[in-house]
Amino acid sequence: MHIHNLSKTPSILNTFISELRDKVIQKDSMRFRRNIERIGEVLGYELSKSLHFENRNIETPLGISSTQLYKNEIVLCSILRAGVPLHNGLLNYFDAAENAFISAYRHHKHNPESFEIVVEYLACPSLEGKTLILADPMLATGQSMVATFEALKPFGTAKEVHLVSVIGAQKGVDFVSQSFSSDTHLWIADIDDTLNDKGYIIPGLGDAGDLAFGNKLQQ
Ligand SMILES: O=P(O)(O)OC[C@H]1O[C@H](OP(=O)(O)OP(=O)(O)O)[C@H](O)[C@@H]1O
Ligand SMILES: O=c1cc[nH]c(=O)[nH]1
Ligand SMILES: [Mg+2]
Repeated sequence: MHIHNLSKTPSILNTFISELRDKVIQKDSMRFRRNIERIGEVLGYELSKSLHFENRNIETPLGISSTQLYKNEIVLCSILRAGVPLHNGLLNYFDAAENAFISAYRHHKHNPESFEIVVEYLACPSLEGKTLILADPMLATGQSMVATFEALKPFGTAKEVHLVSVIGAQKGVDFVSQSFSSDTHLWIADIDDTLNDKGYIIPGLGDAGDLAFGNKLQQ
């Protein structure tokens, strides 16, 4: 897997990430969602450099401008709920993309430490020969990414796969590296060292879905 950890090069992205992490600033849910969206825009811009380009002539009112435009057919898929603001950020840039949504949540069957990933809702166009961008802001154990990719398989084989995430735990990054093919790209804003026994990223930022959209009752 090609891992692009954008925090390795300090940039304005660090400002957005630190606001997501900051326990006071993150309480402003509108700013929290907007920061995830802004990070989606930055990650989308970086990802765009790896797309395939072709020469195109654009007619201006005064002449012809020759340029290179990407030719990939993009399907943007995000994992509900926390994926929604990241999806919006990516879609701001890849505005011609087709869209897919999939739900994945942790179901704690026996105790808070053990869970399985339940995939329920899935709406997806054909993926055959297309460029799939699979987005989820948190890559903790990596199980949601792997389970959703598995659930997308009946929709066709994408030619290229890009995973987009905001904060990952090293363990989850290692898990997706082993589970996806070696030509998959991971675009991630930062990677933390630790995962606690409840599967939360440490230091991380807390629960991204709750911070973006409010607490939910456990079912
Ligand atoms: O890498 P994993 O260990 O699978 O964990 C990551 C998942 O956990 C979070 O979702 P959550 O279950 O909290 O659902 P939510 O988006 O509805 O809050 C997050 O948005 C990812 O989907
Ligand atoms: O740290 C984590 C792990 C999973 N999901 C989150 O929202 N945060
Ligand atoms: Mg959550």
